[in-house]
Amino acid sequence: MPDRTLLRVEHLRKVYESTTGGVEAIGDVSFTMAAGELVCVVGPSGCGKTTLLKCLAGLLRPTGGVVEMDGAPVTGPSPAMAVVFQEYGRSLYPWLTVRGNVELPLRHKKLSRAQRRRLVDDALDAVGLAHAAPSHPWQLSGGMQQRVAIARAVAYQPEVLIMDEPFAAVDAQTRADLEDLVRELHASRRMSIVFVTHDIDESVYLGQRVIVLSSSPTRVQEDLAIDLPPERDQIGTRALPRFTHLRTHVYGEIQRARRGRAIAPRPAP
Ligand SMILES: Nc1ncnc2c1ncn2[C@@H]1O[C@H](COP(=O)(O)OP(=O)(O)OP(=O)(O)O)[C@@H](O)[C@H]1O
Repeated sequence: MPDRTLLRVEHLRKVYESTTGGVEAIGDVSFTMAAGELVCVVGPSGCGKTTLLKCLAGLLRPTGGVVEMDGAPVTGPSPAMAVVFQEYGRSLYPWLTVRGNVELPLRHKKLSRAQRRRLVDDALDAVGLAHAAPSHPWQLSGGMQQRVAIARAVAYQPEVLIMDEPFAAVDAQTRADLEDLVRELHASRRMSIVFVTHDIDESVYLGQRVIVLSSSPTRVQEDLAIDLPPERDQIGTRALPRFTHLRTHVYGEIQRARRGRAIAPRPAP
């Protein structure tokens, strides 16, 4: 039986109004996502990726169209979603310990202290930071701080985890480790993940699908199934001819989008 549709985006449009006129950040974007999928979103700089994520998470009200979670319209910040941003430094509270940071959003849920403790322990364990629970964020490396932000989202048990360029600010080795952590969380917990990235290779390595957005007025230029084996590793997968083929294809699509020749469909690779 096919997985149920978890997220449905239909004819989404977002115009930012300002005193100098409107900026159409999203023109007309539609796609669906099944429960348990890992979908990456790429596109030219400024094409509206962050705006799209904010609309998905209910942090921004669309100008037109709908976002639905499990068949119900998203009209405000939804407890079914957790967001991890690039700026981990600003998303963690320096005066709280790692445990305190991970536990904080759980205080809004009706849980006993023992349940909260179990969820926090489990999430810290999942990201390899059980030993750091009593530390403060400023005592940790950038990569570890981003793991804390991910642990916080995992402990919250969202229906969808939304990630906006979460690894843009860490070094290459840490980034590779965090990519594998995301794949591991997806595989072992069947988490549904929407992952925005600038990095074409990262999108192909991580995703089951890569959605390529056009430049403004933003639409879905391509929705590409990534037919790489589900067991992926940083060396072997990236060395596959199919990986090179897919990343070259996505790169070409983004170049086409940047030149403004979006949308005209091309055959799948
Ligand atoms: N609050 C705002 N008010 C007015 N315009 C905005 C606002 N936020 C974003 N924009 C504009 O909307 C468009 C899309 O911005 P957005 O940040 O969503 O793109 P992006 O694809 O995430 O960018 P990048 O690739 O640089 O991270 C841009 O033209 C941007 O200048």
